[in-house]
Amino acid sequence: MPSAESKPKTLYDKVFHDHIVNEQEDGTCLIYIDRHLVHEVTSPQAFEGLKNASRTVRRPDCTLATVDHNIPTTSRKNFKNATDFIKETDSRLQCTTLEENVKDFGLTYFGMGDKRQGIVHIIGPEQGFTLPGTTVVCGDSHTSTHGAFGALAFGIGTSEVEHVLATQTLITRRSKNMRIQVDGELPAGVTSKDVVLHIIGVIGTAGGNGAVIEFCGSVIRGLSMEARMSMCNMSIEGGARAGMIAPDEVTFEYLKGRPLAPKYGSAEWNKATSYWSSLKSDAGAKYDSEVFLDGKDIIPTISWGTSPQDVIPITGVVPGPDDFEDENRKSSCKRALEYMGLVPGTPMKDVVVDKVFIGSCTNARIEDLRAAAKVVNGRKIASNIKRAMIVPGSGLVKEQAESEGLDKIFTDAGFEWREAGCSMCLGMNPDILSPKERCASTSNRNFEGRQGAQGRTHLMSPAMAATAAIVGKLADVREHVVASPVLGKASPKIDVQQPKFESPETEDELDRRWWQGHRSSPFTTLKGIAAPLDRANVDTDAIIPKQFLKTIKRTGLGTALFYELRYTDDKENPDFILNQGIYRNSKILVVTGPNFGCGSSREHAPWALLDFGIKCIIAPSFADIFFNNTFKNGMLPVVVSDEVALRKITDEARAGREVEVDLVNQEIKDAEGNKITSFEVEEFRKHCLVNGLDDIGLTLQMESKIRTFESKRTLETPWLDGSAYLRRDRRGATMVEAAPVPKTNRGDVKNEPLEW
Ligand SMILES: CC(C)[C@H](C(=O)O)[C@@H](O)C(=O)O
Ligand code: SF4
Repeated sequence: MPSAESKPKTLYDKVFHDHIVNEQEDGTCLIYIDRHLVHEVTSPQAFEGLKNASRTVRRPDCTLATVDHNIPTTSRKNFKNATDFIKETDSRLQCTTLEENVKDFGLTYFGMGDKRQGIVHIIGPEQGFTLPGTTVVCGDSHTSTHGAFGALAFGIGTSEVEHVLATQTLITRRSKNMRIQVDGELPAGVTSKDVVLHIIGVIGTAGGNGAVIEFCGSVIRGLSMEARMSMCNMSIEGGARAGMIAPDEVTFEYLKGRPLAPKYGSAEWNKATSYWSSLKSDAGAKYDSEVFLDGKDIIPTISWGTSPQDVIPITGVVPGPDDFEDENRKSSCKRALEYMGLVPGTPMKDVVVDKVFIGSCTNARIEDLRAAAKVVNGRKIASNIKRAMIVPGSGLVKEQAESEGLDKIFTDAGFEWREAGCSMCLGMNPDILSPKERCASTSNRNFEGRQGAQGRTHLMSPAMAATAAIVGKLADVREHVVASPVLGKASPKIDVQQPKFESPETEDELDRRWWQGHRSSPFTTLKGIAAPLDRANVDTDAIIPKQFLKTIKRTGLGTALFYELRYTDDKENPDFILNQGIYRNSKILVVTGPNFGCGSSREHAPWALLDFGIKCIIAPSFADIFFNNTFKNGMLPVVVSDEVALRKITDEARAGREVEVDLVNQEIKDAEGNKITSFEVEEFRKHCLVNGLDDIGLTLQMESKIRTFESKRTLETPWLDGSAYLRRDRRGATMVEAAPVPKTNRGDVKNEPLEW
């Protein structure tokens, strides 16, 4: 579908343009979604919403589901079903709820008995489900991974998951274009993970806010698809909506023979590759911002702090607050050093490690395992390493690695060889760090508590993590030194309880009413106590930690809001603002630092705020997915970037006086009704909030436009209608028939678990 307009376009402009179903005057667009990946954490409330409204899934043939976050990574030799296998009650419930939903809605599902099961962002590309020029979404922030194919791929919240399931479209707006060009060549020992960590260090975690990053330049062209995926994966850590790389021969080569890609050599393949080849930014295309880097300046890079922007070359020393000019960065550095147990000036290579985790959607592909095995081969992990885990990204990666003998290299060295899943990347399953344990990790986030309450994460490449395992300290892969430092001590694990209701019926009903109440109650003006929060880059792991994501409901999360900040040893921390007097009843949160809500797409973050009683957040800037998610819950995020105005509002909040947010007139006022400042809000979003409108209902009124788009799509890109095991019978515009998935399971046909 080459674009018709003549103005030079970026890759992003082209893919976005080719998916517009409808565009409103204020720039709000309804775009068609080609590929929807679904996992157990962010989908239960979405399916429940469909059921409550008697809606179906519009395109089961474009939807692929798996379990990844909650599942144990222990051996599945005796696996029969999820119910018996998953010991933790709430994790089990989330997985079995997904299994019921895929059956009820006729979706293709890779369960734990299927070797194609794995982390969503690993299996999509592996199966050829992810294709160039497509729009790809998932209720997961690292959906940006799929942009490596020249797809427009981004994370969405649970309300948007429901919207896509019901309509196969999303309401969105155009993002800005950002170009990051890395030219030259990478020195030996430097990988795409080092490149992306370096980039985030340069642009910061808010650097890409509001933008889609296009990675280009000779270094990028020279990367394999897997290495490109690691980079796009982490574009969300740079605050971007998505990351993209123009498809080329490397892309086509990767796609040849994938089960869901057009058949190699067929007329469809030729048509597809000719369209895909057109997906490059035109000469003269305009970018809103550009960053140019030289590959030769990048050396193996690791994180030292609690944000992915806290990075340093392995040859460096732990920085101190004086190394930063910005006040926000000075204070977050102080806090990060304390949390990480690090002293400024310490050489990074002197930092002793307790655990090593090689896995996650950033780095658990076959090339990652090969790179780690190359370092480990013939060696033993250092005696101070309490645990070193290799968690392949999918059953197929695991199988491939075993066929190459990599598992043996790892186990001989003392590593654990696990089954596929997210594992210790965020520790929703039993794989977690104990408090104060330090981990060399190939994952993507080092937020406080990310891998376990009070756990300390250092992000790095697989080769660097493998080197750390051998050396027992953070180490430079280029040196390969073997040493054996002393053993550390583990601290106790913190157990957290989910709120419980008396009976499931009451729970369902309360949850439904709570949700409907918020989603449909009009937001016109809100007056109340505003709590001041002096922080920058507040991530959604801090707003609501992972242990609370296991609920299949929306209610009851208020008590867990800002859990790590609000409680110490399970007791209220009197220093935290929401534990103090009138602020316990805050309706508004005033954040003084930028980039509120960065990181994960978990809609649990706005649900927790809402359940606490906070309906409006005022901040200098927001991370994109969080910003979107608030609107879907009848909440209002207000951007106040003017420092003077923000200070005035914060002063009112600190004085304990009420603040009024008047959405109708777009003004913030003090308790007496005097205007402090005005603010911007997109017309369509305001309209929906003020009238308490449900997006899905509105989109369904566009049925004929969606059908027209689908007919055009079938004509121009026929390979996007479910192919191979995703093929469905078509009845009108709604694809309803579920086709059984051909069995490629673990061999024992009789005992194979049923996949749909
Ligand atoms: C659980 C999910 C919502 C979350 C995400 O959006 O990224 C998770 O994958 C993460 O990495 O924090
Ligand atoms: S970032 Fe971690 S938790 Fe999130 S999808 Fe990737 S592997 Fe899973």
